[in-house]
This record gives sequence, structure tokens and C-alpha cells, in this order.
Amino acid sequence: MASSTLISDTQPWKELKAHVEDIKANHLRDLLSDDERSKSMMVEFDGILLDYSRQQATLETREKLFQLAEVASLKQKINQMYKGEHINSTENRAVLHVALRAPRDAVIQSDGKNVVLDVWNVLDKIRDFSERVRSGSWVGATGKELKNVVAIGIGGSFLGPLFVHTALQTDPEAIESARGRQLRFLANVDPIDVAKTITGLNPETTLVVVVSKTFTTAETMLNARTLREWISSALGPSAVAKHMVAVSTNLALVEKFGIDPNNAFAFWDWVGGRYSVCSAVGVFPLSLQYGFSVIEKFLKGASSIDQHVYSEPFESNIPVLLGLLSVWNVSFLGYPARAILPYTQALEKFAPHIQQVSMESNGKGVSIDGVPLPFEAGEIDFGEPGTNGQHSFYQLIHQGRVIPCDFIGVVKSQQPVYLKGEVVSNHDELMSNFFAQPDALAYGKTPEQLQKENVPPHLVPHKTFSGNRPSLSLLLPSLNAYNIGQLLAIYEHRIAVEGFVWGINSFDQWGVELGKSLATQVRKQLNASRTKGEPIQGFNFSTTTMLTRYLEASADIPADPPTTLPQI
Ligand SMILES: O=P(O)(O)OC[C@H]1O[C@](O)(CO)[C@@H](O)[C@@H]1O
Repeated sequence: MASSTLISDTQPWKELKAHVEDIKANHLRDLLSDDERSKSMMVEFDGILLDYSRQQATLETREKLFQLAEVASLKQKINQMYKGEHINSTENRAVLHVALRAPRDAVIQSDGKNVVLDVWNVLDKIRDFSERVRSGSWVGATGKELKNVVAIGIGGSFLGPLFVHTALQTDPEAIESARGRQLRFLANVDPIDVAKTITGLNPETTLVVVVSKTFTTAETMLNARTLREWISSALGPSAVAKHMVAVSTNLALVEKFGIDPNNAFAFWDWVGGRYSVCSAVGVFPLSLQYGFSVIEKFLKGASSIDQHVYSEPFESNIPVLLGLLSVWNVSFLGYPARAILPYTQALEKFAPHIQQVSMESNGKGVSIDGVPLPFEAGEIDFGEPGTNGQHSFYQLIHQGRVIPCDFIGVVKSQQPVYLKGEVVSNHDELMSNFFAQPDALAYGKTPEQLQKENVPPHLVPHKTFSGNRPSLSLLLPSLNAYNIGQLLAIYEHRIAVEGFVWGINSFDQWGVELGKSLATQVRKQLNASRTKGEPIQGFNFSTTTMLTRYLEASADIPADPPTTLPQI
């Protein structure tokens, strides 16, 4: 396929379009009666079991998707990524998050340099620094141990680390190594988030890590200045050196801010923000909390999937299969959303993280060559842990819109509970739902079945479930640091696979810029109005009215108030 050809112009795409009718003629109820088909739609790797037999797809669909992958040069694109080519063409950058978790002796070249050496230099520095803090050899300005860490960052500098922290928080090994320590995150520029984050914390025992790839993100920098004030007003300005460190690609700005670059942990422009949890962005705060040895297992888990993606044939390649099936669901079956439904509370922050990875990566309207797409790319990701979601939005998934679901289950609970006399353990109770929901969605319930149950006729339409609603199930052996790394990498690669097939650039994010520049104008106007009484100008009627109301209703706030920090 010529590089400027849209994937939708290719023969395999057209064949898949035509194939939709064949698939619509089959109900999942019928597809699932074929055990051979189901058997060939199960893939196992390193204890992880993927079952995609509840996708609205046949073996023929799969074959056609492989042909699509072929014409999209999927294998070559994956190889180009691993080889450090500048596949993020609009920013002229390599995309090498796989190097962040590569073994020490691996060689991954980018621009003629083995980046794995740089990665391990930083990892060694993280191991050393985090051990000094954890052992009490690096102490705060008043000589007290730094038991609390606040990581300031937003977007990719926040969501991934938060997901991993939340998942590890209840893992027995991680609990043991985090005893007596706290890790909190400050992301939102809303001062309420500052208040919530520092409540109950003593600056004397707190280390603040400013995490920002660019070190220019408005929200993060204001929050960093706010916590710098919190520290220096309590302990004096010189305390900042002991209580503030940074993670960034921009060490010059780190120094300008007042943080010693020796206490900064670097990463590189070939790490996209939303793919940065395996860089110092995640590894440093998580190592402070759990110790480097726990986080190294997380990196090893991610690396195991990197190797699987690279070397496994597509037929048994979990992220490739998942990516192709997502393209099938979005672009051919016309389902715009995807529900991420982990049956473990430890993954409560997984869907929010994947929202950014997926929607910032694949929420694009043009091909990588700048040609407008004649089809929809990207999907709307959302989710909640089961069974909570069942009592919230599942109604719509069962009887309303069709939303392909990812069910994620874990064989062994991090925190088992057994009660004498109960029918099953608490985890088995949870997992009963994990196993039941996919079949409820696939089979549904027919009016005939309801009639046999003597349901009053007027209720039959309300109690009917059409079924034929697709899902897939991922069963993990457990949820330790290693498996958490695997899960992360499965989704990262799946999303990249989707983008490679759609022919878009999944690694830039120009769509977030416009709002940022408009906010700059508003910020200037708020300052001019509050300090000099200047009238609102340069905005449309709607924004002018809203801004005027906002300023008038808060006119009691003095123009130049003294420094104020949260009071709760
Ligand atoms: O790490 P930084 O540079 O502060 O950026 C934070 C986030 O902002 C974004 O650019 C979106 O606004 C993300 O891509 C990024 O993860």
C-alpha cells in the first residue's frame, strides 16, 4: 500500500465492509454453539488467558482482519517502533516506551545511540535515591525522615502512576514494603485538590516530586509553586532543596524553578506523556513508596509483553488480536465506545488511565499524512470495576446501546476473604459476576423464554434482552506488580496497533493545544480586570457575559490578596 493511501481504500477494508452483513446474520448465541470456533478464539500467554469468542466475529472475520493488518504494514510499523524510527512524524520523534522496560543488556538504538544505557543510568539513580529516602539517610530540613511523598503532575504525568499505585496498594508484597509511608498525587489546578492533598501532611516529613515532561504545563507549575510556598513558609526557603525533587525531560527549567538538577530524574522526548509510566514519571514516585525491587517486577511484566508483541505470530499475539478486534468493532460494526470492566477494585484507576492512552492517542481526524479520514477512528473509553458498574451503567449495555466490553478478571484475589457458612468466598462471589455478565450480554433472553416463565405479556418487551452484545475476557493469574506491568503493556500495544491499522499518528496530541492557548487569553483578561479594572474585551457575547458575571460576583475578593494556603 502506498504510504499516502488511506486504509479505507484498500481491498481488505472493502471486504470487511461487505462481510458485516454476513456477521449480522449470525447471533452470538449461534456462534457460541460452535466449540471449535470458541476454542480457536482463546489465547494463552504467561498465565494470561484471552477469550474473544464473544466477539461478533468468525474465523473468516479474523482472517480478513489479518489481511487488513498485512495491507496496513502492521508488522513493519511495529518493527519501526522497536527500532527507534521517528514514527511520530509530526513531532519528528521516536516512540520507544518499550526501551523503558528493556533488560539492562538489551540494545535499542535511537538516532545512533543505545538508549537502554540511558534508561538504566536513570533507573540506577532512582534505586539509589529512593533507598536513601526510604532508609532515612536522606532527611528533611529539620532532620526528620521523609515518610510522605506528594507527586505533582497531570495527564500522562499522573494517570499511569495513579493506576499502578492504586493497584499495588492492596498487594501483600507491596503493602509490606510501603509500611509507614504515604504516596499522594496532586493533579488538578483546582485549589481544592491542593487542600485535599496536603491535609494531614507535615511539610517536615514530606517530599514533593514535580513530574512534568515539559516542565511548562500550567496546572503542574502552579501546583509546584503552591507546594514550594507550603514548604518554604513552614520551614524556610532553603528547605526546598531537601523537600522538592523533579522528573522531567527539561532539566534547564527544573533548575530555573529552584530544584537542583542532581535531584532530578530525566526521561527523553521519545517517551510520550501517556506512555511514560515506566519512565521516572512512574518509577520514581512508586519506588519511593514501594521500593525499587517491587517496581522492577512491574517493569519486567511490561517487558514480557513487549517481547510477546514483537515475536509472537499475529494468531496468538494478544495485543495485536485485541487491536484488530477494536478496529473491527469501531470501523466496521460501528460501535463507538468500549467499556473497560475490571473485576477487581485494585484496578479502579485503570479505565481512567486507558482513557488517556486511548483517546489522546487515537482521537484523530486525519491520517498520518494529513488526509481527512473518511471513517471514524478512536473509541470512547470508560469503565468502572465490577460489580459496581453493574449497579450503575450496565443497564444501558444490556438493553440500550451496544458497547463492546472488556471483562478483566483475576484468579487469585490480593486480599482473600472467607466466611464460614457462606456459599462461596468473597472473591468467588465477585468472579461469579465476571463469568456471568459476558453470557448475559451474548445470549440475552428471548420473549419465548419469558413466556415459559409466565411473565405477564405487558412486561415481556421490558424484560427481553436482545443479546448479541460483544465482549472479551482477560483472565490474569493474580494482580501483583508483574501482572500489573503486563496489563499496562497489553493495552498500550493494543492502542498502538489500532492506530497503525487506521493509519494515523497515535503519538501526537495537537488537539489539546487550542484550549490551552484560549485559557492564556482568559487568564490575561482576569488579571487585567481584577488588578486594573479593565473591561472584558476580545471575547464573544457568551464568554463576555459569563466572565462578567464571574468577576462581578467575586468582586469582594481583594485585587492583591496576601498569599493564602488551604485551611483544612
Ligand atoms: O508532563 P507534562 O509536560 O506536564 O504534560 C502533561 C500532559 O499534558 C498533555 O500534553 C495534554 O495536555 C499530555 O499529553 C501530557 O501527558
